[in-house]
Amino acid sequence: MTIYFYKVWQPYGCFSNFSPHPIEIQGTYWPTVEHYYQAQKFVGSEEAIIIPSIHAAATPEEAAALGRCGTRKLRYDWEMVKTDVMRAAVLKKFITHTDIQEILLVTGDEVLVENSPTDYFWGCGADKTGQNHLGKILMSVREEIRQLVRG
Ligand SMILES: Nc1c(N[C@@H]2O[C@H](COP(=O)(O)O)[C@@H](O)[C@H]2O)[nH]c(=O)[nH]c1=O
Repeated sequence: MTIYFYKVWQPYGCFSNFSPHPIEIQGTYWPTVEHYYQAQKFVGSEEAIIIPSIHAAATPEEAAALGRCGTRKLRYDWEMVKTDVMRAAVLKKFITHTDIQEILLVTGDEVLVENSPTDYFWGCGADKTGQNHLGKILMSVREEIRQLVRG
């Protein structure tokens, strides 16, 4: 049966990028995957000055609001790299935190879907026709960790 997730406080909330699981990437600790992902939008761009504020945001919602601010110019290659950026962060999250790694592995081969009513790229959108890239990343991370665990 397909597993739907979205908000942190709902079932499988640990699959949300807003869940409170810090990750370390290239020597920097980020409070959530969402903090890291939003900050990467500005790496090398003329708006890079915003990155410390995103890093210091008190909540992932605040980090997302800063990163989504429509007037700021994103790095030129963002559309090309965003899926790889997200995958690296999600992989790091589930390698670092073995309690939620177990929850991910126990889902077996079930299809995972981010049930966002608004996001048709990362989630499935209101009518379930979205591309579900976050769900796809979680399933591919699940497979990669399974291989690692098997050795
Ligand atoms: N989980 C979750 C959301 N979904 C997340 O939003 C991110 C996409 O951001 P952007 O590329 O800026 O549109 C991505 O991490 C996706 O999983 N959005 C929310 O407002 N609240 C939430 O609880």
